Amino acid sequence: MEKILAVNSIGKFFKDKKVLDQISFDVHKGEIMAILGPNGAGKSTTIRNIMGIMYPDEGSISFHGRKEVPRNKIGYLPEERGLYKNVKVMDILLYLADLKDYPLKKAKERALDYLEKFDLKGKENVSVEELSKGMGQKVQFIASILHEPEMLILDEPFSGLDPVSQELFKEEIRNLANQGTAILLSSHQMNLVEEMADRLFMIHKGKKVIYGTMDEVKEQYANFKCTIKGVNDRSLLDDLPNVQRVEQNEGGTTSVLYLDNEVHPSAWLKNLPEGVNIQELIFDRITLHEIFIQIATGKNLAVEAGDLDA
Ligand SMILES: Nc1ncnc2c1ncn2[C@@H]1O[C@H](COP(=O)(O)OP(=O)(O)OP(=O)(O)O)[C@@H](O)[C@H]1O
Repeated sequence: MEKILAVNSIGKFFKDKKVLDQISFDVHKGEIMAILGPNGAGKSTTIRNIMGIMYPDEGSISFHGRKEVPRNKIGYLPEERGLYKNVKVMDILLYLADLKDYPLKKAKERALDYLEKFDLKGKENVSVEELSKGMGQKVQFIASILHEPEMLILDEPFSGLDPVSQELFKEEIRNLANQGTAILLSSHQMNLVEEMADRLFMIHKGKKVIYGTMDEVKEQYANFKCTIKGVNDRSLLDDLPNVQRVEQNEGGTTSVLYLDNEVHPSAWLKNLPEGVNIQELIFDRITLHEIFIQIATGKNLAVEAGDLDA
C-alpha cells in the first residue's frame, strides 16, 4: 500500500504538559484510517499538527516522504464547524476551491453534482446563514472534497447528522477511499468506525495504545463473549471455566459471559454443563465500543499486560 502521510514519533507540549508522546502512524492511499481516543486524548492536536495549524515539538510529519505537507492536496473538515455566514453557497465553494488552485469550471461542475447528491439542489444561491446546521455541515464537507484532495482529514464528520445524511456521508467517504483518497477519520461513533475503517490508531493520554488493521485489533483485543437467553442462576455461570465476568439483566433471562482471550470456542461450548438453560446462544467478540470503554477505563487486560504493539 502506497504511503501518503507518515507521522513519525511526534511529541507536543502545551506549556510543560506533554499532550502527545511518540505518536507514529501512516495513512495509505485508498484506506480509511481511524484515529480514536477518549476526550482530551490528543486526536485534534495530532490533526492540527498534520494540518500545520501548529507544529510538533518532537518528531516529524511527512507527505509522500517530503517534510512539506501541501495544503492544496489535503481536504480538511475541522471539528469546529462554520463557514463565512454572509456568502452564497456556490460562491463559498468556488472561493475555497480557488484557494486550493483548483480550476473554476471543474469546481463548479463538481459543486453542482455534489449539491444534488447531498440533497441541496437549488441551494447554490442561498446564503450560508440560512442553512440548517446539517445543511451547513454538508456544504463544509463538499468544500473539503471539491478540489479532489489526495488525503482527506475528517474530524467528527458524523456529529449532528440525521441518519439519512449519515448514510450519505458514509457512502461518499467509502467511494472516495475506493477511488484512492487516503482518509484519516476521527470519530466517537464506534459502530461507524468498526463498519468503515480499514485500520485504526487509538490514542490515550497522548500515547499510542492500539495500532493495526481492524481484524488484527479484533483478534488481539476483542475477547470472546457468549450471550445466553434462558433463565439461569448467576452463580452457575460465574463458576464456568474462562469466564472473566458475567452481566445479567433483571430476572436473569439474558446473561452475557465475558471470556478470556485464549478460550477455544468449540471446546468451551462443548463443556457447557447440561444444567445451563439455553433458549438462544450467541458466541461472538466484544465490539470496538466495548474495547474502547475498557481501554478508556483501564479495564482491558491485553493493555494492562503491556501487550500494546499491533
Ligand atoms: N491550545 C491548547 N492549550 C493548552 N492545552 C491544550 C490546547 N489544545 C489542547 N490542549 C490539551 O491537550 C490535550 C489533548 O486535547 P485534544 O483537543 O487534542 O484532545 P481530543 O482527543 O481531540 O479530545 P476530544 O475528543 O475531546 O475532542 C488535552 O489535555 C487538552 O486540554
